[in-house]
Amino acid sequence: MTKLLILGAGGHGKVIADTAEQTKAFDAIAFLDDRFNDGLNNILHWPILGTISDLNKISSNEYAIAIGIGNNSMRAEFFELAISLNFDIPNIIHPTAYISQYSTLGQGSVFFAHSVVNINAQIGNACIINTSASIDHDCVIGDFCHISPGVHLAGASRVGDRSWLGIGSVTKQQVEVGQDCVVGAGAAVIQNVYNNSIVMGVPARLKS
Ligand SMILES: CC(=O)SCCNC(=O)CCNC(=O)[C@H](O)C(C)(C)COP(=O)(O)OP(=O)(O)OC[C@H]1O[C@@H](n2cnc3c(N)ncnc32)[C@H](O)[C@@H]1OP(=O)(O)O
Repeated sequence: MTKLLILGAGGHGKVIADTAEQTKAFDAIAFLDDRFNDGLNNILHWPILGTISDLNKISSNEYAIAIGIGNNSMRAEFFELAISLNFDIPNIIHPTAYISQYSTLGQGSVFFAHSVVNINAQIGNACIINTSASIDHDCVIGDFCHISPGVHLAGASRVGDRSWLGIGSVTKQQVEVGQDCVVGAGAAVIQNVYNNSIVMGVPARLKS
């Protein structure tokens, strides 16, 4: 057993803490958050030990790291920083999530309550697979993606690095969403989406 230190105590960080506690895999859970300088010392019973810039004072022998930051590019930066400081960044999987033993996971991703990853799916590093999202067979999700609550990806869909699929959006099978894309809440993606695009609506179209 080890301790878990979560970078960021906002909404996403709090869900990570709750999820990590449910796994019973950690002796203790704590945060770093910049509001420490404003006198914020705890969230519920979890202490805030310092600001995020205090990470280099923390021992990688004592703590594993989770990146509690929803913004995909910022999460990528902190992931690389934590790797460079030799921290372990485990996947954190809620006990109600179903992760096929025939799927492939990177490191540092979180899988919240009732999420599903089916056979032969691949999930990259530091992804958020949010509440009740489903990633079906043969999907490929890049690094630093956010698959929001209630998203459903049909079989063999692909999502590029740092893309954000908004709450309740869906993809048709074999569709590819490129890198650095945003798919709006409730969208139905039925054809490929180029890199750096924002799409929304049913069917999903480029935001003008
Ligand atoms: C646990 C959690 O909370 S995870 C977080 C979950 N949150 C989400 O999934 C949010 C996803 N984000 C969205 O859907 C956003 O609305 C975006 C990214 C698609 C667009 O955001 P913005 O660029 O700020 O667009 P803005 O709000 O200015 O709206 C622009 C136009 O698009 C429309 N629009 C915005 N979002 C959508 C959407 N999801 N579907 C259809 N139309 C939309 C607006 O009605 C507006 O139309 P108008 O010009 O005719 O008035």
